[in-house]
Amino acid sequence: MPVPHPESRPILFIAGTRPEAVKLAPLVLDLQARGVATRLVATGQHPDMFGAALAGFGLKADIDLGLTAPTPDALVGRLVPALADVIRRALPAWVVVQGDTSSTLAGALAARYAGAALAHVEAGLRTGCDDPHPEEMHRRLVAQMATLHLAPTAAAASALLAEGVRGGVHVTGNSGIDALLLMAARLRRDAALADAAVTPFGHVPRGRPWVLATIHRRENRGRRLAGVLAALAELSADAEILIPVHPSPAVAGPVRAMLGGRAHVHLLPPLPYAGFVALMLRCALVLTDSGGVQEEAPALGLPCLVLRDGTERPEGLASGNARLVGTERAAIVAAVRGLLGDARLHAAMAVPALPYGDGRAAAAINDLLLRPTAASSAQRSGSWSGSGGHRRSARGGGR
Ligand SMILES: CC(=O)N[C@@H]1[C@@H](OP(=O)(O)OP(=O)(O)OC[C@H]2O[C@@H](n3ccc(=O)[nH]c3=O)[C@H](O)[C@@H]2O)O[C@H](CO)[C@@H](O)[C@@H]1O
Repeated sequence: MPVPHPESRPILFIAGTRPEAVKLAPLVLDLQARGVATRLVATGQHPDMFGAALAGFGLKADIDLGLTAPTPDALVGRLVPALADVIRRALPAWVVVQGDTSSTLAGALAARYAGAALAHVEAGLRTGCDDPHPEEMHRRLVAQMATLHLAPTAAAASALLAEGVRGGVHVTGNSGIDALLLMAARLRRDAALADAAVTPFGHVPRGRPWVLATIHRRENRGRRLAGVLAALAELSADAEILIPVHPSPAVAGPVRAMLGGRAHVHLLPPLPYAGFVALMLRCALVLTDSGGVQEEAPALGLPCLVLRDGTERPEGLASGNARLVGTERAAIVAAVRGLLGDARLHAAMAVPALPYGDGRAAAAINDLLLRPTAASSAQRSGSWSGSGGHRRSARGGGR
């Protein structure tokens, strides 16, 4: 069978978790609006949350491998041959992976084994240490395999250049901000969607401030999770605490055991993306170990206290929207009380800013994917894209 011309081949996306769905949806929508063929392959890693996040954008996977496994190594081992088979049949112009999950690593390995050109969205995030594990390892490995590196910020691009990666490195902004702005606009103009979005927390009283908390990172399990939960229990004296509980048993078990049934603590199911955005818009601050929430909060002017000792997202710290508070009970309680009790401090952290992108990352990334013969030339190029790849936001996004 003759091999189709590169420009008539589909762009194939591989993803498996909720944040990958959120951050890749804007790319798929933009390509579809341009009439470009896309294939979206779901690995099965987060079966329910992935589909729900995609559905929030009116999207559905074209192929669902439905593969799950109890550990990242087992999942990667199962996914690589299955994904390589899909890629060999689809003959895509590009395989696109996002971020740092097991699905990301497996997709990258499969693309390279199948001989396909590989693009990495949200490339170059680094803590410089082993944590978070396995994410830091995943993203470093993917950087060695990709030939098109879509860095959300200048710092991420610098990290890639310092590692001597092959191919083009481009600063595009983070497509998660595109998703957030798309959803915030939909909530403003679609009253039925906005009403449905708030249903899961419609019962929470409005008299006291609302504090949102999300926690799921592997390295925060055990003793560290217990510190966070003890802080949230104490803070229920000051605020309504809203927690969309991550379904992982290592998280949901301790959360329910320590906080279930406590007055002023509201344990919610994982929210559809529209609901989560609507909730962020109503809260006084967020406590989180999520990467995506660290990016979204500054754009919404939501003060963000990061439940980690370090972060691969220093831009939100520099813009004054986020602070690292770790996972010790006393430090978290002091930080939240300090913010809730000091209107000037709160206002300073609540100035909306766009350090992670201005909502035009998907278009910038797709322009790069669709450059004539980009897939083949990217294999040979070793250059920094310079200003051609830069996007800047009104408040310094993309830098
Ligand atoms: C080490 C690290 O930081 N790795 C990250 C990790 O992702 P994460 O930490 O951001 O993951 P989560 O917190 O699960 O998802 C967040 C998204 O989910 C939305 N949300 C949340 C609660 C809810 O009830 N309903 C929702 O809709 C929320 O608004 C946001 O958009 O892997 C990604 C993929 O590779 C990487 O990009 C990313 O670096």
